[in-house]
Amino acid sequence: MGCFTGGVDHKSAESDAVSSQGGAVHSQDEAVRSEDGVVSSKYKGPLLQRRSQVERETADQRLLDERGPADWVHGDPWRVLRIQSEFVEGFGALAELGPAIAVFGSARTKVDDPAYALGEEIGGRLVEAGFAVITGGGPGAMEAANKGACQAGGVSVGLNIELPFEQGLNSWVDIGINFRYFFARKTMFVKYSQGFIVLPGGFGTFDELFEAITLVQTGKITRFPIVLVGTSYWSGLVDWLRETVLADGKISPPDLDIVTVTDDLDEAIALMVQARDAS
Ligand SMILES: C/C(=C\CNc1ncnc2c1ncn2[C@@H]1O[C@H](COP(=O)(O)O)[C@@H](O)[C@H]1O)CO
Repeated sequence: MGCFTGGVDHKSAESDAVSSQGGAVHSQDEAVRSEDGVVSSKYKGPLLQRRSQVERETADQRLLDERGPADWVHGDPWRVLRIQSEFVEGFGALAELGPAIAVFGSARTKVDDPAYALGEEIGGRLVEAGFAVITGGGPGAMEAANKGACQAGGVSVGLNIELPFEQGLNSWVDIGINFRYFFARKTMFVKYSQGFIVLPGGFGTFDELFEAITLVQTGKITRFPIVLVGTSYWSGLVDWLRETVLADGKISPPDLDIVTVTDDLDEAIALMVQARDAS
């Protein structure tokens, strides 16, 4: 005992196992025990361990007994697994959703804001047209669209994002997923909706809007209507896109057609239905 005689040599290791057990041949990964039950020799795949080199601990013991430093949970390799799990959870929860439209808009829209009533109506009408409704699951315009969808008896989805301040899924969400990572969440919006309806909003709404516009412009998504509801709110942005961005050659004339600006909910819903029926 105590000396290192192990090595990676199946043949000699096997013959050793035979001699130490009175002629019995042991397959790989099999341990040789002495009469008092002590493992004196063990194969781990191609590796032979003998005497003091035999690992006595099992993988389960290591897993359950480990009390080492925990800083590795904040490292990128571990993060990759968490990111992966967000995609797995998202795909798993939404794969069988059916046709759906995402509704975006300000988290700050108050219940007495006309945009809130508009959000509720849009949620309800999308359900009547056969769509599930997906929102960011938060307050304001998101809550309004979820409420409209839920009250119309449809499927009301909320893809929430972890934020530095406490907030949860609004109570009108029937299928809710909490994401840590914006990019995983954004993939779900685009992958599981056939179009976007965008109510007045701030930076978060712009982010979602311009991501979708870019995906259509670059051909990453096709037959994907994007409707901005609220002409008085959005016309300044559209004018700037035309008069400054287009005029300066930073976009092409057809790029302006990627979005439709309207106050007419019939038109907004009809564009979503057309896109679904064409696909
Ligand atoms: C500001 C407050 C809560 C924020 N909570 C949010 N929950 C879920 N999703 C959110 C939240 N804030 C932004 N989003 C996403 O961006 C869009 C709205 O952003 P905006 O800047 O308010 O326009 C929205 O569509 C969400 O997907 C407390 O009131």
